[in-house]
Amino acid sequence: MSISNNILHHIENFTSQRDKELLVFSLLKSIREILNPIRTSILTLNGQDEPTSEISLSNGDNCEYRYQDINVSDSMKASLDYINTWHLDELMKAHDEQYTSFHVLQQSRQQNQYLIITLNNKPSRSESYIIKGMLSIYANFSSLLAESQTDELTGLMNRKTFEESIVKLYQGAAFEDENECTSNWIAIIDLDHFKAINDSAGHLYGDEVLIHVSRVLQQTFRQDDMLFRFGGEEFVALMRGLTKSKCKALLEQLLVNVQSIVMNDLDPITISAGVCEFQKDTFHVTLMDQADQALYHSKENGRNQVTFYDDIVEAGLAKDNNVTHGDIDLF
Ligand SMILES: Nc1nc2c(ncn2[C@@H]2O[C@H](COP(=O)(O)OP(=O)(O)OP(=O)(O)O)[C@@H](O)[C@H]2O)c(=O)[nH]1
Repeated sequence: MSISNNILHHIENFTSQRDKELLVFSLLKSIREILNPIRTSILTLNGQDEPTSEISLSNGDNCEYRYQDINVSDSMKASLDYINTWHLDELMKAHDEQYTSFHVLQQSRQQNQYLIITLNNKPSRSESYIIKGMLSIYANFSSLLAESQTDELTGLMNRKTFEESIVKLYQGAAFEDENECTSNWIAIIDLDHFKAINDSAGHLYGDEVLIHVSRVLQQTFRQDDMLFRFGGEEFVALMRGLTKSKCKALLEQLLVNVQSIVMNDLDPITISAGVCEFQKDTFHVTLMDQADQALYHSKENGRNQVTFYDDIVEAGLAKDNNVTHGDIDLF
């Protein structure tokens, strides 16, 4: 294939992706085909410069996703610090007859993301030029994709993205529990008496409340918890690798943080939550129904509280809801 056809092929591949992870995979794969690197990865650091994820591609087509125990060597850290100090877009380092190039993919107060490519040979000028072009296309396309996945009012991920994400959790390793003592959790979080807020203060003021609550959700949950606006005043959180008591503590902290939102002339805002454990062998519609039953319990018992589905099962208050994969069409 000629170079121009090859590039067109990569661009075609990028722009056919409708999923952020597949877009990242497509970028890593394109780079591998163009540069034949030893290793290529995308490293994400949170606002405190702690690594939160690493997606890497070495041999074969298997992408490795890491959310814990991510190794950032001192020399890598020094290179990233140098990039940030001098506001560079990229940096090339030679070491032990290898070349490592660092490229900034995203920089914000909440997170920094870098593409890191390790090569045996220094890339030629034309190869560097092609990679630069690829990264521009990637950046443009990923911001378009992010827009389509985001709820306009709150900036959280939207319901469509929730549906895509939860289906993916069944297929991929991204939500695989690495520790026997911890689990993954789904929480439905719903504002209490929100209709009364709308009725008394107006719909625009209600929107303002939704924006404040979304901010508190983002501040309270951990960097790699996934947050969605599910519908009007309903949010969903997907949490990875927590014991039940830690999950409970996180949600109880959320109750406190939401109550401390100050809005003129409004009584303290409260939320109710229902939580269930994510289990790969249980259909997601069943899981959502479990979380919903737990939420209903929170609402019926005075609101401003968190209920776990397994607790209402133990108390004999849950309905049997086991929907099988054959009963409902997958979106
Ligand atoms: N301002 C605003 N209101 C919305 C939006 N989406 C849904 N709502 C309103 O949210 C309210 C939800 O009311 P209900 O389902 O009765 O729930 P609630 O009043 O919170 O009562 P409980 O959930 O039982 O505590 C309705 O008044 C909707 O019109 C939105 O985007 N903005």
